[in-house]
Amino acid sequence: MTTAASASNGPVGPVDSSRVPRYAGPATFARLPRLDEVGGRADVAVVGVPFDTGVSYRPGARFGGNAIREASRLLRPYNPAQDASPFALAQVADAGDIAANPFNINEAVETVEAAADDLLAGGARMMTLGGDHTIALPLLRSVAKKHGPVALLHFDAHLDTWDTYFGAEYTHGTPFRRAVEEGILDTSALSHVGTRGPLYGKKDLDEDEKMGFGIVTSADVMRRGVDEVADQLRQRIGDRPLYISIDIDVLDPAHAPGTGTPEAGGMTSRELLEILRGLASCNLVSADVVEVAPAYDHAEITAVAASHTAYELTTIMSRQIAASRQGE
Ligand SMILES: N=C(N)NCCCC(=O)O
Ligand SMILES: [Zn+2]
Ligand SMILES: [Zn+2]
Repeated sequence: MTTAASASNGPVGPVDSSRVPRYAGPATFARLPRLDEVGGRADVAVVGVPFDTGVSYRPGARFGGNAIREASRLLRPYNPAQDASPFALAQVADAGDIAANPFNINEAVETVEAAADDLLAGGARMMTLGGDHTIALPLLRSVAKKHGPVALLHFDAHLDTWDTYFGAEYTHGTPFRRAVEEGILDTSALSHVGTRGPLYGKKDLDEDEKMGFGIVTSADVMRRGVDEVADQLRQRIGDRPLYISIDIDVLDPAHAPGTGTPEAGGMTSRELLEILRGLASCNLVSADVVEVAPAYDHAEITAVAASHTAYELTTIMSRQIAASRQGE
């Protein structure tokens, strides 16, 4: 089996789909090389976290990362929306999965943090494929160790700033409250995008606002339009180091049925991708796409949307890496 096609001196890119059918061979993200095939060094490491012990409703996001990898076989190397070939600008590689204990959330959270520390220490930015949203907490911890408190854009139907579920502190509904408590977020630049749906009470919103979050609801996106929303978010973030966390349930269930806690009235995949492209100038240090649960998916609708989402995020990171190299 032909593996990654190598360009002399440049990054090792994806398997060439004009020579090896794109449905053949192992499913790394975008058919990119594995991290060990590029000497263990990457500018952007795509990593899976097959973990879903933190969910409050339907399980299955532990299979999300591999579903996204499968759907990503169809991605092509040039991204016209950002006028960039992300896999030629920087070394992007698939770092495989973090093996988190499914029977012990606290241990799993520690494992994810330690694995993220290793990848970031090697100089990579992380593009993480979840997994449920619990994993954003250890990923943010690790990123904050490197960059200090980071700006956060959180695309989600839900706030995920609740306190506990059944007394548990680490769940998929609570990562961002923990992160604020731990001082790892820059509370002058926090925003939820795509929020909607029923809450437990008005105090959910009051507490969320006190933590420093701004909210752009999915109805706001519809009314204001993607350009205005992206402009507003860009202004709020400025040049701070930015982490983007994308719960795929930010999309309407018509665009992402394969998820654990679906809510009606969500964004389209086109809106999500366009807002991300509008953030291309931000200093994106790492990102995640979480909550893809393929058992509830149809025709890979959700996994395709998630693979394109990760592709836009990867493109932003690759462009910035190339630009900062030029500036050196
Ligand atoms: N992070 C996600 N997807 N969902 C959080 C929902 C928490 C709840 O069931 O109230
Ligand atoms: Zn959600
Ligand atoms: Zn979430």
